[in-house]
Amino acid sequence: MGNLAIEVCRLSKRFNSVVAVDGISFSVPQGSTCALLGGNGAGKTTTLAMLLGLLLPTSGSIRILGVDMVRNRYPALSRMNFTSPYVDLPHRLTVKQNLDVYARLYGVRHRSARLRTLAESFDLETLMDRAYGSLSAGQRTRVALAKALLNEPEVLLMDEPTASLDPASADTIRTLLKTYQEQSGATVLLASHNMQEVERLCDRVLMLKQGRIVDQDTPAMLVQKYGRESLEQVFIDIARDQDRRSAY
Ligand SMILES: Nc1ncnc2c1ncn2[C@@H]1O[C@H](COP(=O)(O)OP(=O)(O)OP(=O)(O)O)[C@@H](O)[C@H]1O
Repeated sequence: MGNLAIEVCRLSKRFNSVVAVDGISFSVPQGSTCALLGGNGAGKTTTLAMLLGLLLPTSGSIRILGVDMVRNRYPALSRMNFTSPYVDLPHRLTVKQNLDVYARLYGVRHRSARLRTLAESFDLETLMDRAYGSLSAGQRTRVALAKALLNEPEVLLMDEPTASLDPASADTIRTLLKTYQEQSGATVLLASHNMQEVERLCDRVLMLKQGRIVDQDTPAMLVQKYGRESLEQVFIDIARDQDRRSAY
C-alpha cells in the first residue's frame, strides 16, 4: 500500500449527551477516493468538520499529509480544500470577487488564468459578474466546487458535493472531479447519500452508523458481502438493521 494521506485513530466527538462520533479509526491511501456513507445523523459531517479542524475532537488523533491536525493543522491547510453545504460565501460579492478572495487566501499563483480555467470547467463564465447571493442553489454548488479546486488541493474533503445539482449538472461535476483526481493524484474523502455517485467515484466505502464504522470495503465487495445487487440496497439493509435494533 502507498502512503496514507489521511490517518484517523480512535476519533470521538461528544456534544453534551450526544455521541456524534464514537471512536472511529480509518485511513485513506494517497490518490484514492473514499466515501463516508451513513443515514441521517450517522456522524459524517461531524467527522469531516474535525478533519478540517472546524471542530475539536473530544478524543483521538487525525493526521493529514503527515500533519497532526489537532495540534497544528496550518502546515496542511494550504494543501487541502473542501466543499460543504454548511459553509456559505459572502452574498454581496460577485462570483469572480469571491473566487479571487479565496485564490489570494490560498496564495494561488496566476490567479486570473486559474479563475478562467475553473470558470470554463464549471460552466461559470456567464455567472462571474453576478452577486453570489443572487445565484440558484445549483449554481452556488458549482461555485463552491470551483472554490474547492482553486489551490489544486492534494486532499479534498467534500460533504454532499452534488446535493443540489440537477442530474445533468451532477453528472458533469462527477466527471470533472474524477478527471481532477486522476490527473492530480489527489486524495478525496466525500460524504454522500447518492449511491451512484459513490459507486462511480469511490474506491472504498466507510459505512457509518450511530457514530461508528460498521463496515468498510470496496463498493463491489460490499454488494457481494451483503448478497445484494446495488450499494443502495446494502445501505438500506444496514439502516433497517439499525431501526430494528433501536426498536428493542
Ligand atoms: N452542534 C451540535 N450540537 C449537538 N449535537 C450535534 C451537533 N452537531 C451534530 N450533532 C449531532 O451529532 C450527530 C451526528 O450529526 P452529523 O451532522 O455529523 O450527521 P450526518 O451523518 O452528517 O447526518 P446527515 O446525513 O443528516 O447530514 C447527530 O445526532 C446530530 O444531531
